[in-house]
This record gives sequence, C-alpha cells and structure tokens, in this order.
Amino acid sequence: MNAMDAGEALTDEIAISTKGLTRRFGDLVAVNQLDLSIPKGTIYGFLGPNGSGKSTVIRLLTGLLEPSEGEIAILGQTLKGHEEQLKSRIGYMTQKFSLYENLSVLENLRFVAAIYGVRGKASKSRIDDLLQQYGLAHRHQQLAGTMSGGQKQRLALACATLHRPELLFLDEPTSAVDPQNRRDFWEQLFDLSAAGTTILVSTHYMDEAERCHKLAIMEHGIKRADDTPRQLMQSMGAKVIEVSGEGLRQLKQQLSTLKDVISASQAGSRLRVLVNDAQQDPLGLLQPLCGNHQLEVVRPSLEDVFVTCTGGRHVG
Ligand SMILES: Nc1ncnc2c1ncn2[C@@H]1O[C@H](COP(=O)(O)OP(=O)(O)OP(=O)(O)O)[C@@H](O)[C@H]1O
Repeated sequence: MNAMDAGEALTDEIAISTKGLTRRFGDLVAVNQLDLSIPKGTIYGFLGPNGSGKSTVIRLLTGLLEPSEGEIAILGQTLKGHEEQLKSRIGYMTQKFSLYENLSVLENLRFVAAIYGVRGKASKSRIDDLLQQYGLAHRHQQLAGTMSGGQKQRLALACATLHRPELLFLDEPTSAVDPQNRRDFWEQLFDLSAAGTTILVSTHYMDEAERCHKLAIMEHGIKRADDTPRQLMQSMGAKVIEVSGEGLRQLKQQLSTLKDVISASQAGSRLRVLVNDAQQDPLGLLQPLCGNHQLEVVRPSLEDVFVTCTGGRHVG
C-alpha cells in the first residue's frame, strides 16, 4: 500500500483512519492488519483483555511507535512525517496518568501549558477554568503524588485537554478509580464529546465499553468486531439462555461439553449459556441435560458479545 491510501480514504468527517496497521515485536504480532475508520466527534472504545494490543494501537496512533506495516491518517493527514504538527491537535492520557508527583496540581498544569506553548494570560485563564471544571481549585497547591486515584485522574484529564485537542487518546483511564469516579469521569468525557472532541478510549470494563458510541473488540492484536454496542448485541452469532436451579457447578461442566455451547458461566444463582446461532433449537439442545432446571432465552449483553467474538476464550 502506498502512503496515499489511508489518506485517500479520509473525508473531513473522519478523525482516525488506518489500513492494514501491523506492529510486531520480534515474533509477536501485537497489532495485526488493523483497519479503522473513526468519525469525528465519536467516543470510540477499544475493548480487549490484557495483552490484546490496545496500548500498542494507541502508541501507534499517537506516533510514539512506528508501524511494522500499514498506514495511519490522523485528522486528515498522513501521520508519518506530520507527527510534530499533529502533536498540538492530540491529547494522550496514559494508564499511569503520567503526572509529576513532586509538583503541585498548579505546577503540573503550568508545566503542561508551557510544553504546548500556552502562555501568559491565556495560560492563567485556561488553568483557572480547568481547576474549576475538574473540582481541583481548592487543591491547587497539593502535591500530585499525595492525591487519591480519582483526583489524579481528574488532574491527568485536565493536563491532557489543556491545549484543547481535537482528538483525545485515553489508555485504560479508569483502571485505578472507584465506580463513582468512573461515572463522573464518563460525564466529563461526554461533555468533551459534546464540544466536538473525538475520543478513543481503551478499556477492559464492559460497562465502560457500553457507553461508547462505537467500539472494536480486540483479541491477540486482531479486531474481532467493530460496531455500535447495540448493533453488536443484535447481530451476535449466538443465543443466550439462562438456566436456574440446583447443582449449577456440575451442570456447567456438562453443558460446556456440548458442541454448540460457546460458553457457560455462572452469574449468581443462574448459568448463562451461549449457544451458537447455527443451532436451530437451543432450548432443545440443553433440555436433556437440564432435568428440572428452568431455562429462559434472554437478551444478550456486551459481555456475551465479547465472549462470542473471542470463541469463549476470555469468559467474564
Ligand atoms: N515494547 C514492547 N516489546 C515487546 N513486546 C511488547 C512491547 N509492547 C507491547 N508488547 C507486547 O505486545 C502485546 C500487546 O501489548 P499491549 O500493551 O498493547 O496490550 P494491551 O491490550 O494494552 O494490554 P494491557 O491491558 O495489559 O495494557 C503484549 O503481548 C505485550 O507483551
């Protein structure tokens, strides 16, 4: 493929486009022939287990890592050769938040402002706004290293968005925070999205992935599916059957041996069984092993989609 191909696929409406994007580390293929087309203004999720290549994709898209093969276009420009130009239009928040722990909240923000060339009155006013917006005004003198996970996360988001990037990369941003902070964080992401920012966020949390406008399911560096959460659930190649009753541990083992059963996993006092769509009569398949148990066909969840896409190899 030549350098134009990914660029040609672009319209003004596309924020990220890749064609055949591949990255190897020795014999390991961390990202394998990835094609992406992410419209501007979207919150796009990368859902996958540890080691599925999510961070590597983000590092490739931010220009921190060179592809082994393939093309990347960001905000209408081929990435190769335009990394410096694009840097001012991109924000990046890493898993570890990358804060200067020995600097105060204010000093962290001033440092980032200086890096992006935001100076003088503009810097002061932007930092004041961010301190208010992210609930950090009363902590501006506190050392970053002494803050809680949720506070560090808010400061990291303030730093990553200080220069008003059009495109924001977030690598597992909520791994280190509690559910309330995760919810609040997502409210902030929707505010940014409503203001026109395109966001690519990696996660291994299903509830988080479900909030995205669109998402890719990754496994072993390969994109297994790519659509809206609703569409992924509607077009999943499996039926979901819940089984309730006694002796579920043993029943699970028995059901798992059936050819068309993709997975069986326990959730509370029920077994959630995924049966391949090719099976015409999923209840009839399970019934002989289920005796007096109750069986019910239920609506798929995103977790079911994930399990089906990955052939039951990463249950729950
Ligand atoms: N610099 C590197 N050198 C060698 N192997 C690497 C390097 N970076 C990543 N890998 C490998 O590439 C694969 C994908 O890693 P990556 O960090 O992208 O996955 P991930 O989905 O982000 O996982 P996690 O959620 O654990 O961060 C892993 O097997 C990892 O060990």
